Formats: sequence, C-alpha cells, structure tokens
Amino acid sequence: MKLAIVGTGYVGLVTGTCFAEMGNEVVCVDIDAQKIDKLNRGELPIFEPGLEIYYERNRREGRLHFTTSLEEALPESEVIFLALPTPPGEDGSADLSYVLGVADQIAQWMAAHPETGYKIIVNKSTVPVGTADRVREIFESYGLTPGEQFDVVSNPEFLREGVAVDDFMKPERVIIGTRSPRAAEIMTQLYEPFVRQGNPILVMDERSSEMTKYAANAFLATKITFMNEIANVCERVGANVDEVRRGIGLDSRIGKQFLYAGIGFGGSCFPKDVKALARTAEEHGYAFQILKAVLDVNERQRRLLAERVYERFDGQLEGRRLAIWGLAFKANTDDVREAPSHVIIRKLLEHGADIVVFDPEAMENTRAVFGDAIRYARSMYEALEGAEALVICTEWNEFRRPDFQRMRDRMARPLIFDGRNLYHPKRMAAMGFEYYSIGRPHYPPHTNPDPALLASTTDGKTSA
Ligand SMILES: NC(=O)C1=CN([C@@H]2O[C@H](COP(=O)(O)OP(=O)(O)OC[C@H]3O[C@@H](n4cnc5c(N)ncnc54)[C@H](O)[C@@H]3O)[C@@H](O)[C@H]2O)C=CC1
Ligand SMILES: O=C(O)[C@H]1O[C@H](OP(=O)(O)OP(=O)(O)OC[C@H]2O[C@@H](n3ccc(=O)[nH]c3=O)[C@H](O)[C@@H]2O)[C@H](O)[C@@H](O)[C@@H]1O
Repeated sequence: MKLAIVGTGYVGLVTGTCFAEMGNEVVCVDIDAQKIDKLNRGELPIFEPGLEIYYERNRREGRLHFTTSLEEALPESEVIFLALPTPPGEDGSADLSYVLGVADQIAQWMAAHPETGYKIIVNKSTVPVGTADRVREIFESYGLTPGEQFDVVSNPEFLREGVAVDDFMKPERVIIGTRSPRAAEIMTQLYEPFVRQGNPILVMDERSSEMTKYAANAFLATKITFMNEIANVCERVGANVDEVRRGIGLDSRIGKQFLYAGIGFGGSCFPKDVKALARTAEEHGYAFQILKAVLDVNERQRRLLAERVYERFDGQLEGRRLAIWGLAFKANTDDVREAPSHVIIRKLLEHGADIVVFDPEAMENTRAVFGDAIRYARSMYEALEGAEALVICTEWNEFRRPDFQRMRDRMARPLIFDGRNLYHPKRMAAMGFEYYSIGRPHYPPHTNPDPALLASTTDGKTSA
C-alpha cells in the first residue's frame, strides 16, 4: 500500500519505517527541514534502539522517503497518517492546532484534486474524544463526501520509547476506530502482518478508540503513582517497596509491570495525557478525582529526591558539587521531555548547586535546555570527580553494575541518592556508602568498609 505519514517525530518515524519494513511504500513528511535533510542524508534524528537497521534497509530499497512537501506526498497516498504533536494548552487540554491545521491542508488539496480518489485520513496522535468527528467535518466543509472520497479513522499508538520498534512490530492489540466498513477493511489489511501471532485488531467507533488511548495512559500513570505512594508509606513504616512489588505483582489481577516506584513518571505523554483526560471530564461536568490526585502526587514525587539532597546538606547547597547520572526520562531514549531529572536539576540549581551531568544519549537534548548553567561530563566516572553526592535519575543498564571502588575514589564523599533503586541498600552500606533510595530501608554506612566486598562488586569494564 502507498502511505503518507505527516509528522516525522518519535511516533511518525517509527510508524513509517515499520510500515515500510512490511513492504508498503511510505513517504514521511515534516515541516522541520533540518530533520528531513538529516533523514535524507542517512542520519536518524532520534535515538531509538533497533530503528536504524529498518531505516537503512527500507531507504536503500526505495520504500521509505522523506520530504517537507505535503503536496508531494498526497497524490499517490491511499492512507495518510497524522502523527503530529498534541501538546497541552494552558488549561491542560490538548492543543489540536497541528492536527486540525494539517487536516485542513489535506482537505483543501483533495477538494482541488477530485481525480485523486478515495483516501483514508488516520489520526495516530493522541487526541481528545470527538477529534475524528471534527476532522471529518473539516473535509465535509470542502464538499468532500465521507465513505466515497474519504474516511477518517482513529488509530491510537501504544508504543513506548526505547522499545518502540518492538512495540510497533508486535503490538499486543491494534485499535481501529471507524464506523466505515470500507476504511475498516483497508486498515485491517494494513495491520494484519503485525498480528500474525494472533493478537487482536479491535474495530470500534471513533470515540471509544480515542478514549481507549487516554484510558490506557491514565491507568498506567495511576498504577505507577499508586506504587510511589506505597513506597512513601514503606519508608515510614520500615517496609521495602521492592519486596512489596514482587509480592503483589505475582497476583495476575495486578500484574508485574509498571509497579516500579521512582521519581515520578515523565515523558512527553503521561503528564499531558492525564491532564487532557482530566480536562475533558471537567468540560463534560465530571470531576475525575483520581487523576487530580495522580498529577499532584507525581509533582511531589518528582521533587522528592531534590528535597532529600537539600535536607541532607541542611539547606547548604551553594557551590556544592553534585553529580547527576541519567537525564533521559527513562532508559534507552534520548528524550528529555518532562524528564524528572530536569525537575531535580532545576531545584538544585535554585539552591546554587554546582551540577555535573552524564547520560549516554540525552546530553545534547539537555544542553539545549540548560546550556551553560550546568557542566557536562564525558563519562559516568568523570561526572563524579570531586562530587559531594551522586543523584541517579535514569535506570540505564551501565549504571547498574558500576565500579564502586572507582566511584569512591573519585567522589569527595560517598553519598548516593538513587531515584531508580538500582543497588541493594545493605550492600551499599557495607561498602561504606551513605545510600538513599525510594521506599526502602536506609542503613548507616559501615565506617570500615570491607575492601573485598568493594572489589567483588566491580566489573572493571567501564572506563572514564
Ligand atoms: N512519543 C511517544 O512515545 C508517543 C506519542 N504519541 C502521540 O503521538 C503524537 C506525536 O508524538 P511524538 O512523535 O512524540 O511527537 P514529536 O514532537 O516527536 O513529533 C512530531 C513531529 O511533527 C512535526 N510537525 C509539526 N507540525 C507539522 C506540520 N504542520 N506538518 C508536518 N509535520 C509537522 C514536528 O516537526 C515533529 O517532527 C502525540 O499526539 C503524542 O501524544 C502516542 C504514542 C507514543
Ligand atoms: O502515549 C505515549 O506516549 C506512550 O506513553 C507511555 O510510554 P513512554 O512514555 O514512552 O514510556 P513508559 O515506559 O510508559 O514510561 C513512562 C514514565 O513512567 C516511568 N515509570 C514506568 C514504569 C514504572 O514501573 N515506573 C515508572 O516510574 C518511566 O520512568 C517514565 O518516566 C506508554 O507506556 C505507551 O504505551 C504510550 O504509547
């Protein structure tokens, strides 16, 4: 099939590349000329594991193209996906100007080219309930007839950054929101190769489909937030949230995933989607109490680690050197949108701390936000040089088994605030570290740490 993807960001680029991998001919469109130039030169603008191999192959074989011209992409395309931003507006509701603006451009073009034939406009962006109807009305306002010249489909995306390619290639379910049998048939054909293992393609009405996306994200954000609250209580009553997580996760009604307590959820979607759903409910006269609590608790959780650092130093952070490991909002991505690390850095900077950061992939994106206000180390160990504390914000694998001896040698003080619960509290104490994590007991550090223990936990692989 011939497809256009409008918006070549995290979702659009993965969608376009994976559809091309299944043999479709795909044109990706973006208004960002630099991004398109880069993609046409053979460089990926984002870090996403597994994407490169498909991108290179499909470009080479001529199935994947990139352009800044929507008009160039439209004539041939039978299905046009919108993977455009839907950022939160001032009141928390989703800003639909990108989606509706592009829909208008497409409708105008189609009205001027009636010979072009039937096309499906698929909304992949996360949009409030009723958006498919609004898009359909735009097309109708240009005299185009639904079912004959066009159909509008809601097809929410559930991929996670960092595992986006796997999620797209093997979705647990595909949701197709349309009441048009013609559009449903074409969309089903398009997705069948992705669900050969038997996962379902669910066809439903547009509004239920749009709501399904918000309900999924809001539920997951609530699950994480619930665990963060359990963790906060664990700390106060002397329980260990990791044990509790294992204990409840084995109950299949609860499930093992998304139970990791930490420094609050971030990323470009959970915060904005929870806000948008709360706002939609409010607009319809319903106060969605749980979501309000989720947003409040998450704000508090994102400040937690910075407050702990502040208290540990009795409010004296001026000029104190602090190292940060991990900037991305989660591991395996370069994305720093709504990253908890940035909230923590901002708080620490307010108190005059001297911050040195390291992240394997998100340095450039962080530099674009903080510029010269912080310093950027070339390695995880370099960041520790002279630091009075280390704050861990992202669960990158390389932080899981560091050379603890080397860390101690470089740090001015063996003090760690771990927002991702990467290490064992007791073992850290035995190695002489003062170690704080989330929802787990704190043990006073041994004054004479066992050198054998320090040596045995090093992997010696990473170099500064
Ligand atoms: N990032 C994620 O993991 C997921 C995001 N979503 C949703 O997908 C949508 C897109 O999200 P991302 O890909 O993360 O955003 P993004 O910001 O990475 O990409 C959006 C792209 O659209 C381009 N763009 C803006 N206006 C345009 C126009 N008029 N014509 C052509 N291109 C235009 C931008 O230059 C940018 O490259 C959002 O609604 C988001 O909520 C859904 C599932 C997962
Ligand atoms: O709509 C979206 O954009 C996407 O949002 C999330 O995906 P993503 O934001 O990429 O990443 P997640 O793995 O869901 O993590 C989100 C945040 O929650 C945090 N998290 C996640 C899981 C957990 O147990 N604990 C926890 O604190 C992560 O650190 C991160 O800050 C959803 O998981 C996707 O299904 C959805 O498509």
